[in-house]
Amino acid sequence: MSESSAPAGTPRRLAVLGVGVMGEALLAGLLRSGQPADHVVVGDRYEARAHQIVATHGVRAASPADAVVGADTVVLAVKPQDMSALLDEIRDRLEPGALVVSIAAGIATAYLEARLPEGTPVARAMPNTPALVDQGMAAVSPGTHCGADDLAEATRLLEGCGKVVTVAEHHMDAITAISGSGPAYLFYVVEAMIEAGVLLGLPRNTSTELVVQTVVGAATMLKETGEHPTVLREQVSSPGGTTMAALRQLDDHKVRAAFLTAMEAAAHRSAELAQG
Ligand SMILES: NC(=O)C1=CN([C@@H]2O[C@H](COP(=O)(O)OP(=O)(O)OC[C@H]3O[C@@H](n4cnc5c(N)ncnc54)[C@H](O)[C@@H]3O)[C@@H](O)[C@H]2O)C=CC1
Ligand SMILES: O=C(O)[C@@H]1CCC=N1
Repeated sequence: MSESSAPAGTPRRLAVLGVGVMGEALLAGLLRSGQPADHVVVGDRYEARAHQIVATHGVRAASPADAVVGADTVVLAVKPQDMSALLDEIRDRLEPGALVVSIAAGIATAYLEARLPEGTPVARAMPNTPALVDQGMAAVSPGTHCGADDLAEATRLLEGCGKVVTVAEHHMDAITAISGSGPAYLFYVVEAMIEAGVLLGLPRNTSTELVVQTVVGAATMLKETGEHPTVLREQVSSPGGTTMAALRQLDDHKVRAAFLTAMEAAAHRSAELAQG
């Protein structure tokens, strides 16, 4: 357990630095799962944003350098490009042994450890935006000084809004490409299907309703039946029918290959972000 940890049973004091889309999603999930608002301080470069978060969630706001004072756990939720400046701001103000959890794409635990006091427990996490509706999928990797209790705390943070897996850090670029960026690919497919409905003459709102419920239904089948997607796809594909006519076009247009190339590009970009 970190030196700065609260005694057992006492809520941990938390600082969330960078309260944009993901910082707020994690914060909201934690509050919903019982983290007391009076044990949370947020810090954001844009004061107006910090004040908006205070008004919405009832937490306190401070500059990042002040927010980390007294914090047992510090969540870093700024863009990778802003990480170096943020670490400079907080390095000398962190409590000894405070756990630092970064959710920034591409930023390795070694990068964080090199810029924080020697021995700081660090965890790297990759959540995704469905955390906003408690359906997040996150992965977490411990750094060099992150003990079992620290990892359990990082996991607790992320479990507030969805599922969490622990992974070796060398998988993080792939995970960023799959589940981190994944919701965007699915929204892109949904957009394309809605457009197709409009092309076929459906009113836009009808097309949207049909596509959204079809995606929800298909996702629920995947989760609840536990069947492989190939089996579920085959159930829809009647011999000589409409579905096969469409799937043949997707194969002819190399859509499967495009998905593989796209996710390779995302993983490469995650690795590039590590270079700064
Ligand atoms: N949006 C997504 O789907 C996901 C994002 N991430 C990661 O989460 C991190 C944040 O992403 P978003 O929330 O989408 O970005 P965002 O742009 O919505 O939020 C970032 C926030 O950080 C603040 N900020 C910038 N520099 C700061 C500093 N020095 N001190 C304090 N606050 C500062 C900005 O004012 C902004 O409010 C990124 O590193 C990204 O890689 C991870 C998983 C999914
Ligand atoms: O696009 C990005 O870089 C971030 C990381 C994963 C999802 N959004």
